[in-house]
Amino acid sequence: MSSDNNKLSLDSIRDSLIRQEDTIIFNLIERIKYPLNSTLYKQPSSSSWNISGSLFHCLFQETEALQSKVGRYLSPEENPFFPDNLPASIIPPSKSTHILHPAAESVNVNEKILDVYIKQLLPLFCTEADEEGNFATTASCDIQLLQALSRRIHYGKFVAEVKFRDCTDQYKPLILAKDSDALMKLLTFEAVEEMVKKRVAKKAMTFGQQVTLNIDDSTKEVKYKVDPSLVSRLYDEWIMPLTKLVEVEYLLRRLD
Ligand SMILES: O=C(O)C(=O)C[C@]1(C(=O)O)C=C[C@@H](O)C=C1
Repeated sequence: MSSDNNKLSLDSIRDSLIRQEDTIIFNLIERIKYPLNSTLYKQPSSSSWNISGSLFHCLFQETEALQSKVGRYLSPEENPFFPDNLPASIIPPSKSTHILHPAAESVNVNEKILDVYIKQLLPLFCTEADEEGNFATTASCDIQLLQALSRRIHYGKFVAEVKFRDCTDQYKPLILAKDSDALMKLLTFEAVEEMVKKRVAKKAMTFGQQVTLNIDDSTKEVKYKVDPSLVSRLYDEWIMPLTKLVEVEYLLRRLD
């Protein structure tokens, strides 16, 4: 994100959302190389694992703590999943100008993202099995994917800021009236959403192809690494609705 406020436009923000689709789809392909590995996300039954929550929870929290020390959460684009007791950054904050309203910091839907991810998305995309030898690798794929999803969804704050600046007269009365439904309607562009769904399915086909040097490839049935229709559904049912939720939550605080 450019720190130059003058360059902020809906087109430039949408360009960033388009680029982030690549990251999400590649990370998804990486994660689903492994089976569900559901043991990772459960409270350990064996007391020989000296941890309080699930193995995944423990690894994710430790990763965030380490990343916080090197300044990850100084960026307005990054939102922690475990914000309580995060260690301070050893790197001072940069002097870049602030694009978002200060209330942006209080908008964080990561708890919802994590819940949906573990309960709905993983079972939808992964085969049901446990591969104990791959628990740590699986968890690091999860963390990469969750952080990419979170960044994309919380980008809704920037989208909302631009929309507010472009159409302040339309947004202001709805914010003052705390009318979430009307805000949701005003910020929704159905034609854009349709394009997003089609584009991500096409990207899933392109990025998820088996690339070989065989000349007779064209006669073979194409098998994708991730089902393109599921990627489209991921955007339709989870990513875009959560982005819009962030937009509404941000706008409701925009005049505080
Ligand atoms: O592009 C926008 O205007 C957005 O608000 C982003 C987004 C999305 O999540 O992709 C969300 C809501 C709109 O209906 C269209 C697209």
